[in-house]
Amino acid sequence: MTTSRTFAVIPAAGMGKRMGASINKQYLQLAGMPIVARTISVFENAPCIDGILLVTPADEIPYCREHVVDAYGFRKVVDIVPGGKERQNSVMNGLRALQGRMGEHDVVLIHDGVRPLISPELLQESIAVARACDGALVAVPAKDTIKTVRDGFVIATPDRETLWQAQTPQAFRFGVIYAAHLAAEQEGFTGTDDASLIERRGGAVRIVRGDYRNIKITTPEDIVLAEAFLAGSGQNGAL
Ligand SMILES: Nc1ccn([C@@H]2O[C@H](COP(=O)(O)OP(=O)(O)OP(=O)(O)O)[C@@H](O)[C@H]2O)c(=O)n1
Ligand SMILES: C[C@](O)(CO)[C@H](O)COP(=O)(O)O
Repeated sequence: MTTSRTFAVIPAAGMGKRMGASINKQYLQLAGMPIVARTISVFENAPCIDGILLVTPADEIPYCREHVVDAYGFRKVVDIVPGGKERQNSVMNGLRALQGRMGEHDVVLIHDGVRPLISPELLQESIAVARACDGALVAVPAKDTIKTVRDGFVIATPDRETLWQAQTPQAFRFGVIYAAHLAAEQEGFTGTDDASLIERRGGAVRIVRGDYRNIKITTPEDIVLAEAFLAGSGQNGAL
């Protein structure tokens, strides 16, 4: 019997434009540690994760290797590969780099490099769900009333009971997500998350109820929020 392996692809190849900082946002300090290092540390310390594939802008690979991977001694990071124009392209580069290492039924978790507050429990739950269907999507119920707007006018108010906010990780059997990414690439489809590439092919993606603290660090106030959450959980020190 072959043992099942679980890898994480961490896309961190965005430009962080909405943060407006002088350095790329994943290297900004969050309670004394670069954001992306804090994210990787959750996966590094989780026994359910066998390896990590990191994706960064091509010209940041040496910096990231020295100041993140080597500086914090992340032994599970098997490679750092260059990202692409959109998040989807970056994830696909990561999946391609994992191809030789993973069997069709091994599980891959895809997690934003700038969501450092993910809990180990949600990693485990996502992996278990991904083994049983086509995909596991960590999400939280929408708290606000959401409007559909066109040209400044509301055209619909979708029933809030049906609306969830997608987070990451999103977990899949490798063969399923690789095929979905390949099809999207060939058909010129770009989605804003990985689960949507499975959904458009009729696959079954199951919700894993997430945590409102698992925020994506996007704009400056998110740093303040994330530091408050870390202080509240007693995890505000550097590793
Ligand atoms: N071409 C891209 C774009 C995004 N990402 C990654 O996808 C995650 C979510 O993206 P987002 O927070 O929107 O980051 P940016 O694209 O960097 O932000 P902005 O749109 O403000 O430039 C981040 O970890 C980001 O680094 C990526 O790997 N490759
Ligand atoms: C995948 C994601 O985290 C789900 O919320 C998110 O869509 C990625 O952010 P982006 O700003 O759309 O790149």
